[in-house]
Amino acid sequence: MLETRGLTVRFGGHVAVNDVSCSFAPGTLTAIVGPNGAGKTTYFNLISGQLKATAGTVSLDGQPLAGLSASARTRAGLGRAFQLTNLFPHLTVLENVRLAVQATKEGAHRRGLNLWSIWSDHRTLTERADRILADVALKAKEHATVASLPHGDQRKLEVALLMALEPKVFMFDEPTAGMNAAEAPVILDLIRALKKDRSKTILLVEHKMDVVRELADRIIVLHNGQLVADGEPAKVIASPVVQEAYLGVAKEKA
Ligand SMILES: Nc1ncnc2c1ncn2[C@@H]1O[C@H](COP(=O)(O)OP(=O)(O)OP(=O)(O)O)[C@@H](O)[C@H]1O
Repeated sequence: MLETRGLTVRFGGHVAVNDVSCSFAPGTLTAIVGPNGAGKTTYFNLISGQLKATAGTVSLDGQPLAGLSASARTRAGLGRAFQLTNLFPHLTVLENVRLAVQATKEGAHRRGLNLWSIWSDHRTLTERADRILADVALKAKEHATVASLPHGDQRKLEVALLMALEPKVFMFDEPTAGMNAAEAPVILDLIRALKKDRSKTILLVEHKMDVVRELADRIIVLHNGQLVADGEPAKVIASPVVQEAYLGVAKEKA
């Protein structure tokens, strides 16, 4: 279980995330919605460790994450898809995924120079990387360098790296942003496939309400940094606070 308690960050006089307490259970995809500037990405940054909180706590399965760097939080099981920053542009697609798979395997080097073990490790890594590339529909491009890929394929590769790390929590911040109509469904299919694994917690910041409606088991709404609604999607979308604050329905019309 991922939990934030009283999570708060101030930038000067502005409270971008204000006292947000929320728990995210495995087997649930929670969409985080709210108007521009509501604090969604900042909330993600506080959870993943890109930003230090002014107050409050983040914990995963009871382990406090407060003192941990972003990379230590990744090792603890928080997986965040980052836009392109984790990719090695001059390596091939397969090499990128193999490195990510390798990063999750502990201590292969400690077994010493055992050629059989090195060879079988290599084979296992390649097989796992192959499976992931098939899942994200990039197998045909495995020998292309990342720098030569179109934007949509680079975004798919980010998800592949995230899958390779086998996190407990998947965090997606507008995963289809900048993708064309042909590319977006591949990413959405991947998220659908991830949802089938009931041991995973998935957080999704998303502006597209059709995507939210289809994928979310639960919606939380941030507005001016505060958690203003939380619950089952149909109810949250229909609630007056969302109709007014997020969907821009005028009070007199509602
Ligand atoms: N590093 C920072 N320094 C100062 N202000 C910041 C910083 N990061 C975010 N903010 C401010 O905090 C508020 C929340 O921003 P945030 O990007 O989290 O909103 P958002 O809900 O993700 O918006 P969008 O939907 O447009 O991406 C905004 O007013 C933003 O200008």
